[in-house]
Amino acid sequence: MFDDKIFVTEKFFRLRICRRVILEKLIVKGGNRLVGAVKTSGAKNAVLPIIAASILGTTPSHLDEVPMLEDVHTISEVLKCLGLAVECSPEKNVLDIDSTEITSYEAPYELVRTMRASFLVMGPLLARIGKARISMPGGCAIGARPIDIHLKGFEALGVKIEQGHGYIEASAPEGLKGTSIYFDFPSVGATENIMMAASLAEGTTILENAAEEPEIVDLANYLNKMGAKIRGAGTDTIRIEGVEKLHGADYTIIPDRIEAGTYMIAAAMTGGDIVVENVLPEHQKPLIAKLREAGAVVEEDIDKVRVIGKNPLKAVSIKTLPYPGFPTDMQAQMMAMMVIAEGRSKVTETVFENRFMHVVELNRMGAQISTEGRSAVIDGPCKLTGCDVRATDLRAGAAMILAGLVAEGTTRIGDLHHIDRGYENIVAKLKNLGADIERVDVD
Ligand SMILES: CC(=O)N[C@H]1[C@@H](OP(=O)(O)OP(=O)(O)OC[C@H]2O[C@@H](n3ccc(=O)[nH]c3=O)[C@H](O)[C@@H]2O)O[C@H](CO)[C@@H](O)[C@@H]1O
Ligand SMILES: C=C(OP(=O)(O)O)C(=O)O
Repeated sequence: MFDDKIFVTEKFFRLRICRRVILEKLIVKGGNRLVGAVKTSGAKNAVLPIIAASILGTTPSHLDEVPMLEDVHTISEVLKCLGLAVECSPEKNVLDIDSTEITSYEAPYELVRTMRASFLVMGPLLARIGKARISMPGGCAIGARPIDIHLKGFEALGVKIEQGHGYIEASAPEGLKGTSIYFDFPSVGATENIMMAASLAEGTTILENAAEEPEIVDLANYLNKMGAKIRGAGTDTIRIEGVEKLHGADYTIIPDRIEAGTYMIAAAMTGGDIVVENVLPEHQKPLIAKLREAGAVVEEDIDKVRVIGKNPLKAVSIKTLPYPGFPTDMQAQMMAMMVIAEGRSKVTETVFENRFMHVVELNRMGAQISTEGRSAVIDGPCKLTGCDVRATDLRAGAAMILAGLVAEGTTRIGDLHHIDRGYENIVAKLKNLGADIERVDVD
């Protein structure tokens, strides 16, 4: 049995060393049935905006259940660049942020380019000190990912935006003024950025066609604990009454529904029996429905979910949508499952325009997937065989691990920095469930 806490600490510091980057691979030997219990970590997509929101408080914040991930390290570095003190206790999954003083308003290219969520410091900086200079986040493997919806929202609050030399300079010399904003698309990041800015704006802001993801609700709960007045988070209309000042707060991050979902799929694919602990089942509804449709048994409890895999699985089709639709962040993992299911499935990706990089890699392992535009058709069941593959993005990496767990022979997965962005302790967690998986230096 692993001592998880020690492992977390070791891994977190090892990641720092590995920034040099020694070439590492995950070596997965397929065929084991996964059985046992696994605890979900705090949600990456909740903790990142919450860390950014800490900029708004004039006194320190204390965060619990913080997953020790590359992305958490990156956003912490952004805050340090701004002059905040950030102290991390990896063995306790705790982050302490002292936002009493802010000495800079610039988020540099080196950090923003590695993680788009760095752009979430724009709203808090504008609200707290009235200006921000942030490197323009580029696209990434899954799409162009523009920030026009964020910028339109800021402009509506009275922000002046200038772009040049790869940076966005924003200022609000006369302060932020509350208003009504209708988002063209329920963008998660734009909803978060504008909600944070509007918390300290003069007057009331109403966001319509806002994103409804659980991570938005978690951010709103944190902001309210800091003294904000936000109502309606989790619906498409959010009402924010601006206040004069926010203070720091103690807060516990919600469980990561995507990490939990990945282990649920691992149970279904390996014909296993896994209890995924620290889960909010209401956040997993779209996945649970599809797992049941595929023939897996899913038992829901208050804060855990048990998944029992049945062979063979049946083909099911999915269409990704904003919450409460099927999450795009589970699409690659679901596709890996469909490869071994009986029949033809269709996956339609409506959120990102280019989120099928894993198809080529799955096909290298023996899958039969064809794509046309935003749809992929999967003909199963296919016998997967281990080979060298790449984690082309975070969830594609998770899909490779899942495929490796059921493939014949050995799968060697490269480009692990993507997986490190979003899965805390994944090797130890899978080993505890009976997987044959190792992380090795190959150079
Ligand atoms: C750190 C974090 O929480 N990341 C999540 C967040 O990303 P993120 O906040 O970037 O996702 P958005 O909801 O903003 O993006 C969804 C779609 O809207 C487009 N768009 C977005 C903003 C904008 O100004 N203009 C525009 O066109 C994007 O290119 C994309 O096609 O939500 C995504 C959708 O659930 C998830 O996949 C990501 O894991
Ligand atoms: C796409 C993702 O994250 P990000 O928005 O941080 O790239 C993800 O978590 O799958």
